[in-house]
Amino acid sequence: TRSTRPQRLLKAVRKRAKRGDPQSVISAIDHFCRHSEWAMNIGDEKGSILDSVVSELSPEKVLELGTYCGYSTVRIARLLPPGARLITLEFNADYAAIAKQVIAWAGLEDKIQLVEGASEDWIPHMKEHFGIETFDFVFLDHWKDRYLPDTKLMEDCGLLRKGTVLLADNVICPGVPDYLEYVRNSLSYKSCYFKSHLEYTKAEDGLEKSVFLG
Ligand SMILES: Oc1cc(-c2ccc(F)cc2)cc2nccnc12
Ligand SMILES: [Mg+2]
Repeated sequence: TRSTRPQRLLKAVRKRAKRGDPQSVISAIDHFCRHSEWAMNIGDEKGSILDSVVSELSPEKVLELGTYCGYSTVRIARLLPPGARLITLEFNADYAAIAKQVIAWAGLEDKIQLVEGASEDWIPHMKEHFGIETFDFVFLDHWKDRYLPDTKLMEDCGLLRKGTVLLADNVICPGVPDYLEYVRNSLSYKSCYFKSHLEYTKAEDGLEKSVFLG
């Protein structure tokens, strides 16, 4: 039977990237998405903004909502200080299976815990299952109708602390109007918008960075 796009993306990683070299994995996926098939990775343009936010923060505890094929997982993990940990949640089992192999090819499995399941089912159990008190950095890149409820759930579960940074992908395309309205008007957040483009296209998209004020 016909392969899936994530399977073809993984094949391109194995063909073009060097094992243990995260940058070559990132470049191989960007090459695949520009020259073979578009895929919903954050991409190189928005990815550079993600890199600068992560590098400036040097977070110890990171949560990623929405793994897909692991592109942003690798982008973030390659910049983390030794001992830092990234937990990434993926609802789709097929995506999770590919992401696991992409992460392994990059040699970053020691920094990353890939968890399969629904974000709303796992967020209330972060403390007991992973020994996490609070997160330093959260990257939201899953289904757009989950951004706001999951953010409120993280607040209610005490997973955010004064200074925790939330970075949200796709705030223009496909768009998350309810989430934007919330973080931009809530007294509990200081929010700013990084204008960019939808991965591998000329369409407008951007990232919203929101600092939790406690
Ligand atoms: O970065 C993204 C882009 C898109 C997407 C799909 C189709 C379009 F036409 C435009 C944009 C969907 C996404 N879903 C989840 C996480 N990230 C996504
Ligand atoms: Mg996205």
